[in-house]
Amino acid sequence: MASLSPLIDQKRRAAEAAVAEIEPGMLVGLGTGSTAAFAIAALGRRVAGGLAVRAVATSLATEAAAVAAGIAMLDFADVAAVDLVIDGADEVDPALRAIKGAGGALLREKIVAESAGRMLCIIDDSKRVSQLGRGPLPVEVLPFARRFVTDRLAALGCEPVLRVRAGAPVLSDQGNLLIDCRFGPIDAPAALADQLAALPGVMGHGLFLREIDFLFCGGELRQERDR
Ligand SMILES: O=C[C@H](O)[C@H](O)[C@H](O)COP(=O)(O)O
Repeated sequence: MASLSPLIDQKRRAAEAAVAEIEPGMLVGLGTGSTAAFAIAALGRRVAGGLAVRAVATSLATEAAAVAAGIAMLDFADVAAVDLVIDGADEVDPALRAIKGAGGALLREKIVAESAGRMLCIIDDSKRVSQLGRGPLPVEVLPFARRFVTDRLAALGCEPVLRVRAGAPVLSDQGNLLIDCRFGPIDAPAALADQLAALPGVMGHGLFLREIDFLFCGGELRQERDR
């Protein structure tokens, strides 16, 4: 797997560049996934060096990693807003619209992103796409509504596949199912987001169309959203 190492290095450099934006006293949202893990490690080093910040996690896995890194954590249930959130993505298009959720944390990630003054997205080059839909769009579904929602998702034009690991459905941190929807190229992501949000039983979806403010790819700030 030697060919993967440049991308892993890009993740690390993107994460470190984003963590350099954190200022003393900030309340920081910590994303989930392999790229966010580099950010947690980098923030842990800054905290060990004396930086006073507090953070909230977008998943139980991130919470555990952040505590292990020595970062002071708050329960997001007690928090209305964070100063910034640093998180990865599965796909990002030129307008900084993204698909997230391959790690199953999309719902908490979207809530924390919505609460954030700024969202810093950290990726490697492999995540840049000309159009969203190269891979599946994760949808979080209430188990009670599994069959109903699966049929409605198919009617929207995708191939819905229940996420399974070792023969059992993968559950989100909330105990919900994850359905990965292959739409192919998504021509109208905002309309699709509205359709998904209107489906009872859909608890969240991985389209992040307006949350990202800054994109770090590798060690550089590559792009700031036009507002
Ligand atoms: O649910 C998972 C998240 O949306 C991740 O941020 C996303 O899948 C990117 O993860 P990674 O940095 O491991 O590619």
